[in-house]
This record gives sequence, C-alpha cells and structure tokens, in this order.
Amino acid sequence: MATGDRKKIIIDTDPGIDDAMAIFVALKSPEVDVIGLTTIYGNVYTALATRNALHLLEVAGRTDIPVAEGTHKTILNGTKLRVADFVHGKDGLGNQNFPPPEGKPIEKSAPEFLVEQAKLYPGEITVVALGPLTNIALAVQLDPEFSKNVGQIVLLGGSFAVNGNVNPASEANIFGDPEAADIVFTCGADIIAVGINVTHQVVMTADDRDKLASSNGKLAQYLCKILDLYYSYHLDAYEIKGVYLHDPTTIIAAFLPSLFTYTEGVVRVQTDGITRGLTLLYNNQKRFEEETEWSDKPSVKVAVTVDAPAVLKLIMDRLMES
Ligand SMILES: O=c1[nH]cnc2c1ncn2[C@@H]1O[C@H](CO)[C@@H](O)[C@H]1O
Repeated sequence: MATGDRKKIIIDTDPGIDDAMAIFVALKSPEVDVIGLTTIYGNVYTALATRNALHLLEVAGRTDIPVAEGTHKTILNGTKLRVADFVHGKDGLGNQNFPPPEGKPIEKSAPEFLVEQAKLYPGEITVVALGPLTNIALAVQLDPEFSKNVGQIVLLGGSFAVNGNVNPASEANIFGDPEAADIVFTCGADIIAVGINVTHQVVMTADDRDKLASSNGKLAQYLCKILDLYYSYHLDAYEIKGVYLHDPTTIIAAFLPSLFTYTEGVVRVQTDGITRGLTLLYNNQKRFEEETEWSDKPSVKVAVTVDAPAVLKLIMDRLMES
C-alpha cells in the first residue's frame, strides 16, 4: 500500500505489555502509517511510558517516529495516580529491565503535538488512545478546533454494561482520569469507544503464545519474553490461561472497523462516589420528560460485538510476520 493511502495514526500509550503488542501490530500493518506516539501514565508513570515508547521503537527499528511526552497529572492536576504495575511489572515491560533507550522525546508536549498534527492534516488523523484520556482532553482544551480537525478518536475505555477491571463499576483507563474521559466523550469528535465488554472476548491462549514463540520474527520473540508476567496476572486475577488483548484489539478497530458492530449514543462518565469512572451510554430509546446530563450532547459509537477469531488471527499474523 502506498504511504499516501495509509491511515495516519497517533498512538497515545502507556506501555505496558499489551501496548507493546499494539504498537508492534500497528508498525507491521500496511493499512496504517504511525506518525507519532504520545505518552501517558496508566500502566506506568508518564516518564517510564516515554522511556518504554522510545525503547519499543528502537526494538522495532523505527526511530524515525517521534515520541511526544504527555502530562504527568490528571486534568484536575491530581498527582495521586493509579498505576497498574502489578499487571505489567515495575518497568512496565514484564520486569525485563531493558537498557535505557538512546532516543529522546521531541520538544513539544503530547497535547501540543496532537493539536499540531490534527491542524496539519485536517480530518486525516486517527488518534488511538490506549491509556487514560488526559492528553486528549488537554488537546480539546488547548484548541477549540481540535475535535473538528481530528479525523477520529478510537479509544480503549469503559466497560459498557459489564463490570470494570479496577472495581465492579470502572475500567482502568477511565478510572485513571474520569473528568478527562467525560471531556473527550462529549467533545463532538468522531469517536469509537472499545470497552472491556469487547476486549475481554479477544484472548490469546497459552497455545497461541507457543505459536508466537515458534515464529522467528524478532518482535514476536521480544513479546514472548515480556508476556510471562501478563499471563501470570491473568491466571491469578481471572483464573484463565490466556491474556486479554485490549490494546491490540483497539488498534485493529482503528483500521478494520468492520470486524466490530456498534451502537450509538451519548456517553457520560461518573466522576463521584463509589461508581467513579463508570461509563454510561444513553441508547436513545426513550425521550425523557426532563432535561438530563445526556441531553444535547454529541453521540459516539460504542463497540458491542467483535469477530474475535478474525481479530486474533490478524494480530497473530502481523506479529509472526515481524
Ligand atoms: O486489573 C487491572 N487493573 C488495571 N489495569 C488493568 C487491569 N487489567 C488490565 N489492565 C490494563 O488496563 C487496560 C484495559 O482496561 C489495558 O491497558 C490493560 O493492560
């Protein structure tokens, strides 16, 4: 596929074991041109996310791709962040303690880079958001035109009509910054939300990992090293011998949306109380008597079903070719 025909994507990421898989899948997919990575806290703190993003690009031989560092705080300037190092390891990459990268992030911050690129290529950029939505909300606040300029935002977040993974109410990326998530869901951009109601259906089994390990691909070999911890976490937390492919599935939704079905409606995020971080979709099936917090807000698309075997096969194929 000629570079001009490829979908330009920026991945906002908190690497993260499944982020590493997602970044590699994107780099090996001819349908997309990764024009930048922006970093955010979530699976690790932002400084480590930046280090890991640079490291992963070096592993993949793609140091031509810029990395813009994101914010270290929530949208309300909170510094007490929830970081999931118990899922991904202290280093975010399965406790492998890789040497530091040689590269450096660019001068521009993540929100500045997002605003700049969306302005430069109006309607053409897809932002794939794999962590808490703070950078994207900051971009919305920085430039009132951002939500119009950006082509699409495909985000991993929410747990629509199922339990969360931080607590029964809340999924990790939304829980990380619920106020930012609410800004993004209601900003008016073209949004696809892929929640864990969908990503929990895309499981890489232990057999799949063995298949990956048997391929000679350099990236496949690298991933097999970092995946061990992710498998033990899933066995421990969910009693399954497999791992959920949250981030790689979201990357696939960005360029092959036909492998999913969607519903549409207004999504608001609970920011208070015991259900802080809950995502609630208004399905348009009733006209309420009173004005609600969902009234007159823009609709988004929310993924409902996924062709899980097709998504898994695509992820495996791309990683084994590598
Ligand atoms: O139990 C968990 N707590 C926090 N984060 C998690 C947990 N399980 C998975 N993830 C991470 O959060 C995103 C999907 O919600 C994914 O990036 C996944 O790696």
